[in-house]
Amino acid sequence: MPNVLQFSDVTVVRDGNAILDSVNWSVDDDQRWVILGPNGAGKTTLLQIASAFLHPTSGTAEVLDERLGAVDVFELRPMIGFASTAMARRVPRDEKVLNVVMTAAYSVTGRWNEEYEDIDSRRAQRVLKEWKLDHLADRAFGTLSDGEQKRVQIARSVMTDPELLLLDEPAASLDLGAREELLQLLSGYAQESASPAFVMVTHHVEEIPQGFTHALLLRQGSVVASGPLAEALTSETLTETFGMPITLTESDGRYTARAA
Ligand SMILES: Nc1ncnc2c1ncn2[C@@H]1O[C@H](COP(=O)(O)OP(=O)(O)OP(=O)(O)O)[C@@H](O)[C@H]1O
Repeated sequence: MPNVLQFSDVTVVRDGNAILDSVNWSVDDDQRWVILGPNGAGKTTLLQIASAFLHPTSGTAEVLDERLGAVDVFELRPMIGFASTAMARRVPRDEKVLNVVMTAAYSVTGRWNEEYEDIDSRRAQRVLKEWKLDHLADRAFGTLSDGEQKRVQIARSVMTDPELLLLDEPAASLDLGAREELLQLLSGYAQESASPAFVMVTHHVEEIPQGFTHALLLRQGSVVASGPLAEALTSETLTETFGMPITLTESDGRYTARAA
């Protein structure tokens, strides 16, 4: 299977501290990864490198077969879908939902004077339908509920048909119903063979969609466990990652965790 991410001894140093410390990680195009770890473990920093927005201080990071530092990142970034709360904050509150999705074609967050073609509009409408947002196409982004906004962010991230999809805490702050609705959509998407490689950061094992295949657990910038879910995500690895005794249970591809 083609490789989409290859990190070798990736280290990021800030203020004299290694916030990522010799991370080795490889993602193939048919894999769906969840990244877990305590606050400050380095999860977002890892996604920033995977999205070609940050270069390692040392080590090498290859993204879609291109080595960061030796590639024009402006050519690379349109091939990467990225959804995060930070990105959503840049979307103008009064922008129409259809435009929030369509402007991904130009990697901008508000519609200005770009020339869009019919094919862009049709694709945005199709993506909105896939993520059950077609009835909201004409609404202002700022008037949507948190759950609807999260789905718009994901719809926007898949608009350009990316080869790598990165989601930073897509279910954060959602109520139970909205979370389950989103997980069903993510799970369906994760299990489609045509979907791109998928990496999702979350704080909660309950938010891992069915169909995910791999996990990376980080603690203080270092990898605690990495590999297929059954091996990398266990009570033992969570206990080591969070520094407290944790019991993990799994049922039908969904997980729950609690203090032991
Ligand atoms: N530019 C920076 N300068 C100094 N420290 C930084 C910088 N960026 C990140 N850090 C620190 O690096 C560490 C890792 O940050 P990062 O945001 O990657 O963690 P995270 O695992 O995503 O955390 P959270 O779960 O709280 O979102 C944190 O301690 C953070 O304060």
